[in-house]
Amino acid sequence: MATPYSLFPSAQELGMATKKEMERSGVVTLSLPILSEEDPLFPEKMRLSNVRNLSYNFDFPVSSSKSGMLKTLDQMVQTARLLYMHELELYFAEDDDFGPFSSRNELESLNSVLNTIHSVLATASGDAIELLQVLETATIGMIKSLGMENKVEMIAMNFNGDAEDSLLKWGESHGVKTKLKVAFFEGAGRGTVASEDLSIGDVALEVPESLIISEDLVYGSDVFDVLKDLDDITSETMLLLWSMRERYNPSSKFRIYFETLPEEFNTGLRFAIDALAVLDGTLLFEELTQAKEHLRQQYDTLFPALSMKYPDLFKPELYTWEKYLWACELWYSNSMKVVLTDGKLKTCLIPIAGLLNHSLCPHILHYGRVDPVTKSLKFPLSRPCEAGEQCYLSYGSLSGSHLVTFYGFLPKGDNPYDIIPLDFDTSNVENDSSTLEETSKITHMVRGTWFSKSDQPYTYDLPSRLLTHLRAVLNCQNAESPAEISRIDICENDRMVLETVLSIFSPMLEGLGNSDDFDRVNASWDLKLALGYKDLQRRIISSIVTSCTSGLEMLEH
Ligand SMILES: C[S@@+](CC[C@H](N)C(=O)[O-])C[C@H]1O[C@@H](n2cnc3c(N)ncnc32)[C@H](O)[C@@H]1O
Repeated sequence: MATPYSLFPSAQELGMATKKEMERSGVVTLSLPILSEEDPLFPEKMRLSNVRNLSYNFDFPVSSSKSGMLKTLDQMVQTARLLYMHELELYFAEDDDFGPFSSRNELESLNSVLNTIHSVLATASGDAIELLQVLETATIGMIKSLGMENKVEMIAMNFNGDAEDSLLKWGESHGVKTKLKVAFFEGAGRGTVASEDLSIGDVALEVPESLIISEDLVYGSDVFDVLKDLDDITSETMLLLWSMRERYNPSSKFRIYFETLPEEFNTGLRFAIDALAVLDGTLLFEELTQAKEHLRQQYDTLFPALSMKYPDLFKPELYTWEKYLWACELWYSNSMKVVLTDGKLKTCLIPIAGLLNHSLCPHILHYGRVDPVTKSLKFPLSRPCEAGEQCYLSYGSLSGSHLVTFYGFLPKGDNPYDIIPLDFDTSNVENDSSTLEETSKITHMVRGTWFSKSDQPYTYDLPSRLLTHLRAVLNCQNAESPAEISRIDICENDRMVLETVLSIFSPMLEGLGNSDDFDRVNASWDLKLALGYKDLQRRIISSIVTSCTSGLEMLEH
């Protein structure tokens, strides 16, 4: 699961690392770390921090009223949101929008605030304890509300979980500790539910490093002797080939794990012709065909050559294209990027953890690093999970098209990472303003305008960075300072901007056609998914077309 091991320090690390909190006479100070210049997004985050006048140290007088404390706590959360913003969130963040920006960002921010409170509480005394407890309760309350607002219920179904029970028993006999049970959910296959009420910080699952499947296993195997001499082969491809053989190895240490994997993965890489036909003209169509072609080419460079040269190691019946595709789907949909105790970030398969499903508002966000003391990978909760509730993981900040291609599903709820990239060629534009120079360096994009929260006039629910860029591109006056431009010029400039955006999205919307006339209930899984994706695209694009059209009407008047 892609979740790429986070670029940011974990909330836990952050709470500890910034333990500069002071308890002066009658005032408790909580500090968040200042923006790091190491952060690739530093310049833009710094700009926003200045525009919003954000603080990094927060004074809480012990004598202050509860509402006064909560007001300062709110300012602290606003700063934390900026610290944890991802590139996409930053692109869409408007100067007057203080958040929330996404469930992921909100969970990261609230957890970092909670950790800061906890680290001060650990050494606090007297009135400070009471104050910190008020802040703790309020922060936990905000985390709980976030979970309630974003609750995703899946329908649990009866299933024979004997194989999964054996997997759990095998895991436990090898040191796995878990507070999760396996269940089966309509449309998602297996998933995990909490076997008891779990609170923030509780570890839902702990897997010893010795059960993690990583490239280290390849280095000790006989296939490595052959593969190491091949040109241009990555450690990830070696691991893929190793896992294809291990899947059928009766004496494998991971036999139970491989036996409990699905026989088939329903990812976008397996879309049949009718599902692909539905997607014709969409970006997903391109993504799917390119990904599949790339995998086929990779397979053809390796096979049948390897099987012919080393038939005992690469048995032809185990290395068919079909089985290769299955292994690719396994690694795409089940692997996690983890830092092992050797300090290296590796793509791994993690038995039992691979049963966790994804949510836009997950319970588990941080699982990127093996604990060097316990030599185990822990999955702690960033929000509570009640007994019997499905416990979700975050696979990362992924778009619907990526999830369809490599995982075979679209998450429920509004996905803030569903964006449409825009590529403008400004090489022929006769305007050398500094604004244009700056905005040309940014990758521009749009998303559903329902995410927009800006109250400012002339924003049309479109990202202000995109508007600034297009205004500069289309600014016939070539004026550097807004004071030089008359109101009529501004309206004319905006009219051209909106018409340009419309000229991109209206044909796209027409290309998607009206709602497709299919018997959705009886459609195959891939057709249903393709239609779901197309509905989503239609919804995003029509929101942009509607915003531009109303913007043009407003300018007209
Ligand atoms: C790591 S596995 C999770 C366990 C999986 N459900 C199983 O039965 O093996 C990832 C796969 O689970 C399914 N999945 C995960 N999250 C989902 C969600 N929110 N909705 C639907 N399917 C989901 C997708 O098929 C995805 O490729």
